[in-house]
Amino acid sequence: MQFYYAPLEGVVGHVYRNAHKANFKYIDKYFAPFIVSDQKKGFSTKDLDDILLENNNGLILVPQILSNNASDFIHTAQKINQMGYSEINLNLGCPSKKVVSKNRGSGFLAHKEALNAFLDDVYSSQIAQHVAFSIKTRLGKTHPDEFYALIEIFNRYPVKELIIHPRIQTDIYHNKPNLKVFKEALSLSQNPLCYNGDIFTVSDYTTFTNAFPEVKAMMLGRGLLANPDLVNAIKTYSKIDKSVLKAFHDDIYAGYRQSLMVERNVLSKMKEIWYYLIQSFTNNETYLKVIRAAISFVDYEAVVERLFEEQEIDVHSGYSQ
Ligand SMILES: Cc1cc2nc3c(=O)[nH]c(=O)nc-3n(C[C@H](O)[C@H](O)[C@H](O)COP(=O)(O)O)c2cc1C
Repeated sequence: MQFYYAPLEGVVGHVYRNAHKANFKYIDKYFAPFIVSDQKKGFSTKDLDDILLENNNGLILVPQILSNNASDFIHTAQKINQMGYSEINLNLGCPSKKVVSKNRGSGFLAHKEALNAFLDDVYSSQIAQHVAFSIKTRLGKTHPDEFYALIEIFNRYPVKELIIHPRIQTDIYHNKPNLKVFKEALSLSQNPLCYNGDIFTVSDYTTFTNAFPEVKAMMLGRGLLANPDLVNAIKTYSKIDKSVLKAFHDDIYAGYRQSLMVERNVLSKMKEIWYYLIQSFTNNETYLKVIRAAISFVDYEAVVERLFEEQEIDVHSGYSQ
């Protein structure tokens, strides 16, 4: 199985990725959060910083573009290619209202003719000779049956990999991934498939691979945020080492202190990470409240020290909603 770290906008930027790569093994590829293609505005400094090769110390990174405009997409893809990337992912999965209302992300799935024309332009453009395009998609916007028309469209193009999160836009992250339609996708797709969705524990992984032994690639998001060593646990049944988790935390914290500097901004980033990471610890509830209430580095460091000293890794940990 190939394991990919999912794109997680606002949480997993280059500081987090580098810390992850330095402390944990077995991620075959990291996907960067989406960049909105816009020829006029170009890249924001934040977007550019996140994918600069020198900010991603030797890890394999796939930048992602959010777009419904082929000419903007091609322009952005050219710039990303010039930065040294030869694989780019198209985001057809984002369910957020702001994105969907502009017919982007999973909103684009409802406009099948336009989507086909977009892919036609992209795959027949000059840049497609230099860059392999993969696609991250949901099953549809309002009904999972939309997928049958979508897969016919995707099959017309040499998609490097079709990453399927088998929910529809209106699910956001509610309900369960639709494994019935995913199973059909496996026989219908002419392109390689990757599965994404709700693999939070070793047991989730085992159940999934027993049902789908033919799947060769899997993308993990929230499961890795809660247990950054999840892939090692899957491969070797080992429990995360508390000292390694501490080193990982310290790397992220030092990275944000260096890049963001302003106390409030650094703490807000760390609080976002703890929303998930706290689930690796026993008796974690009171600590999360104190972490969230921290308004200075001193308060923050004190509670984190206490957490690592007083609590153990929860062997049953895994992301839970
Ligand atoms: C906070 C957050 C940010 C996300 N940002 C992106 C993004 O930038 N691009 C994208 O394709 N998906 C994004 N996703 C979706 C994830 O990549 C992934 O598809 C989703 O979390 C389901 O996988 P999981 O069940 O393993 O978490 C985001 C999800 C979350 C929770």
